[in-house]
Amino acid sequence: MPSSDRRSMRRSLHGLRRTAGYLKPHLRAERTLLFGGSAALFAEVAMRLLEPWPLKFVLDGVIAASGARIGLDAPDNLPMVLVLACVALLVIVTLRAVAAYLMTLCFALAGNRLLTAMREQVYAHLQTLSMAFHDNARTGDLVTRVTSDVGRLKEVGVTAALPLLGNVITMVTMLGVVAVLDWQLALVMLAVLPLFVLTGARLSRKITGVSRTQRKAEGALASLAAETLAAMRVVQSYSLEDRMQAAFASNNVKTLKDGVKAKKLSAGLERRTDVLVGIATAGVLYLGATRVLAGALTPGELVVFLTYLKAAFKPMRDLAKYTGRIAQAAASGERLVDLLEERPRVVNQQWARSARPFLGDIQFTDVWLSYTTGHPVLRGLNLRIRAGERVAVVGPSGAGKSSVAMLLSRLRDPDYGQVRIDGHDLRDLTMESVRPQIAIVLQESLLFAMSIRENIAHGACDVTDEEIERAARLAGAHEFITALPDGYDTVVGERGATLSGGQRQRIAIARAAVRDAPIVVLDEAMTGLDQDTEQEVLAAMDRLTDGRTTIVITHDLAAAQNADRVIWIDGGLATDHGPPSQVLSRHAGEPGVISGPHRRDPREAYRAVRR
Ligand SMILES: Nc1ncnc2c1ncn2[C@@H]1O[C@H](COP(=O)(O)OP(=O)(O)OP(=O)(O)O)[C@@H](O)[C@H]1O
Repeated sequence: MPSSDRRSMRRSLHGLRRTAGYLKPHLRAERTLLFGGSAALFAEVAMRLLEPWPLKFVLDGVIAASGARIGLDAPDNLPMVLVLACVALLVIVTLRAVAAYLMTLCFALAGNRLLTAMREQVYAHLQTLSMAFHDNARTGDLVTRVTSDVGRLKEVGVTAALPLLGNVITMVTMLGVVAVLDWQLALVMLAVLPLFVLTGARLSRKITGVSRTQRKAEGALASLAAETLAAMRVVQSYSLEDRMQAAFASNNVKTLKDGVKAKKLSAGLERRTDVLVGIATAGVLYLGATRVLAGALTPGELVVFLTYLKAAFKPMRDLAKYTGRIAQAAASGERLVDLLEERPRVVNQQWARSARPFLGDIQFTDVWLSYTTGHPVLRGLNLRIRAGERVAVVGPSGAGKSSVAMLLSRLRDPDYGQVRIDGHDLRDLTMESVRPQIAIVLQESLLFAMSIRENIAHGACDVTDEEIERAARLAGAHEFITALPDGYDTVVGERGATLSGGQRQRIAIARAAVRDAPIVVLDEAMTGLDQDTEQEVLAAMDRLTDGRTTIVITHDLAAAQNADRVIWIDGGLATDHGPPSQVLSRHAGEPGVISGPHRRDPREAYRAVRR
């Protein structure tokens, strides 16, 4: 047995155990349904046990009895036994059907509710994870985990694990009944069991290995598809279709190959099981028939045994069918648990308290930050921005300007040093009380595929229609919004794709405006706009930031010149600050500022980006 198969099996079992640990609290919540389902399961097993017995009574009490009296009148009570046996069979079959129906219903309902709760838990957890996690995660992969991994767990739980459990209980009870009636026949049945276990275990491990690989490949395939679809504009404009298609096809073929391999293995296991069941049946038939002839057993009892034999070994056959699916579920469960065990890096400290409304005095003291261990991006940054001040943060690309905004919203915590607002270290305040007091407009303003009204309303809690309109007017967006066929109810494309860059930006400004936050951060919010739009957006931003502490992160001289002060950041340090004209003239010609006519020259803009 290759050790990789064994490892796969062990990992699957371990994965199922870890998943079960997370499911436990949800299982407790569904205990009524699970209890009902289990009761129905036992009732169904009991009916399965009873099912062959009417046949036995007919064989022994009617057919055998009448056969012994060929040519004679049948005794009067024979039809009565026959009628009773038929009625009993009908009752048993009906009860079994009802029990099976209730069992499926209870387990399916519990399974659905359980995994819906788990899906919510995973999604909620994803939202608590810090940017440190999300920056390195693949969106497609995360989506696959929340949707199809949870779905698979649910499907397999309801359609494979529970029936398998029912079948195992049936097998044990049937073997018990057979042992009570005739221990020699029970021994024959048991004799083939080790053979089942040996072949079953070996092939199950192989199937587990292949199924895990298949699940992984499916995850990678979904990630690739999600990434390509999200970046369709880049794919088409750079003619990357063929390359993407080739990458997709190679992953797709891999999942196909693994799928076929898993199917082959489980079909092989099923057929081997059939042969073993055949051997056991022949053995029981031979020994049973000799015992019937010897008068130790009735023909009816032999029929009961043979029926049991078939039913008792069903779990073995099902094991082949379900092994692959259970292994995939284990892999899915592991992927979910891995996610749930991911701890957010930025958390509310135990002592954190709710922040009062900020005045907006910002201070960074000896702040160090690294995204990769050993490579600090901010190296002891010190800066002070007074309440109500408008500061432009300028400097070369990669100097750490956006990292300042990241720290201010507590999307990350510094490795060392303090970030204070109004004298309070942000780590002493709860995130929920800090973040609503900071409004951010980014260069790439992402909108959600919802109505414009909802997109603006996302800026704050409980926003009225009047406030939305006021914010849109402030952002200079009201006119174009009302000119749209559905006005504020116009649903925008994913990421706001159906709007122009300037329109998206003005909605983002409106979103920031409804927040009515004392601190506003504009991170390259003007980049990529044409001159006319830029003037409008610039005016909107002036209105947005009026009277608030404002940090304008920019390469743009025009935006920097409007500031009260410019802070020059280079190599993770604030190396210069002062009035815009002085600072900008000291750094004229250095990378980091795109000024005057050059700003409109695409080659210069390109060079600035390259720098
Ligand atoms: N999520 C991340 N993971 C790893 N490195 C990162 C991450 N975000 C930023 N960096 C690195 O940190 C450095 C500073 O990035 P930051 O975005 O703060 O610079 P910036 O001054 O705003 O640059 P630009 O002007 O080009 O926007 C860069 O070298 C960047 O590569």
